[in-house]
Amino acid sequence: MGDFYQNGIVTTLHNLSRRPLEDIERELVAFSQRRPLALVLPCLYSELQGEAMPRILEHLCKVPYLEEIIIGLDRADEGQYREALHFFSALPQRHRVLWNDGPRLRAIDAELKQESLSPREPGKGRNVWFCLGYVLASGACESVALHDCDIVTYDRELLARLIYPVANPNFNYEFCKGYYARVANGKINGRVSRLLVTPLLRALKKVLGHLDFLDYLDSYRYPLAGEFSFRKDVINDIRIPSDWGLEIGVLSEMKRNYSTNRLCQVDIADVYDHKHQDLSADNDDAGLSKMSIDITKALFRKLATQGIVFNQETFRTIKACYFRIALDFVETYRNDAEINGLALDVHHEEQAVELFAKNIMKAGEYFLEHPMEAPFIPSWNRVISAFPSVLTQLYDAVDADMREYAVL
Ligand SMILES: O=C(O)[C@H](O)COP(=O)(O)O
Repeated sequence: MGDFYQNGIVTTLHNLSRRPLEDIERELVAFSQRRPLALVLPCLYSELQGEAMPRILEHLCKVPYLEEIIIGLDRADEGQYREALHFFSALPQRHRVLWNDGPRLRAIDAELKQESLSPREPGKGRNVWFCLGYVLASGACESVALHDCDIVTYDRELLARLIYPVANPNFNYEFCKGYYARVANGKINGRVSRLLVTPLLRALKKVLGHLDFLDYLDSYRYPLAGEFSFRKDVINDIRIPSDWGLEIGVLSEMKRNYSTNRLCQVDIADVYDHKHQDLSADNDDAGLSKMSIDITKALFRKLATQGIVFNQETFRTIKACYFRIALDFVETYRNDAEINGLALDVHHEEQAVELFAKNIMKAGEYFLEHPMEAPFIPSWNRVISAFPSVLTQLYDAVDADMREYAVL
């Protein structure tokens, strides 16, 4: 059991009592009468064959309070889409599988492209964006949870705790972010979160001085968690990055759109493990290397929108400051691992820090060289204003796909 410390600007909802799941679910069933609940799953076809997704499906089949499950399926051809429909047909809840690469959704995408309103890059951000559009189109639910599809330690308690803060009608939260200890198999994981995001935020505070925005981001215990929940109206007015900047982008948009007492974070799991990507130190376009560049770019861009002026010298100072702070964190985590009898490879940790330091410079250079580039996907508000029938088209296209390709 953890402590009850409130460490930052947003409320933290802890796990203080190990409340039985059945108890929470009973409440959620009652809440769902007033606020129908949905789940969004951004998913790659390849994940259906991994070890996580079959387990997730098994757990979801037992969830008694969901009105609708919306699955965004990426990188699937026709046969794979059919297979996915078959896979998800086990769900007892109403569910819809968005075939993002199928001809119908591609046609909608092409139409949006004419007005430069479609996501430019493929990726999780794009997938999530289409799913959120579907939530609006369906209009069936009031509150929505979203989680990754590579969680190998999945338990349906994670979903119950994640959605609770936006499901309970007595609470006033618009948005809730999940957090957990990413510790598994005797190891402390979460390299980008621990070794890039937190030390970089601390370095930015030192170099740029006090900024509410930085304190705000720093108060999330796991800013990169792919698990969050929100009220439906949040969707209309967010501009999210299509790349790995998605999580930081969503947090930034919440701060811009809401007062911080409408935002919270919740402890969703004692253990959490997922598919680990390679560091990919030699390839800016892969693995944690790409992730660190995308995240850092998203941070710089958001800071620029707050009036911060960057130049080469600022980036050099940020990098130097980051490097020192990150190395101190390696020591902190080594000790935390040791007292807990966990493993932590100091050499690998420092290799990651060296790569992230380089990537901070790369992200900075990229930012300076591409002043007009912003990989943010337009808000649904804007898209609807340009294409008033887009939600109906999306809704009908998904229905038509499911009818045409379902294996009956
Ligand atoms: O959250 C993170 O830091 C990244 O997703 C990397 O996680 P990992 O080190 O657990 O693979």
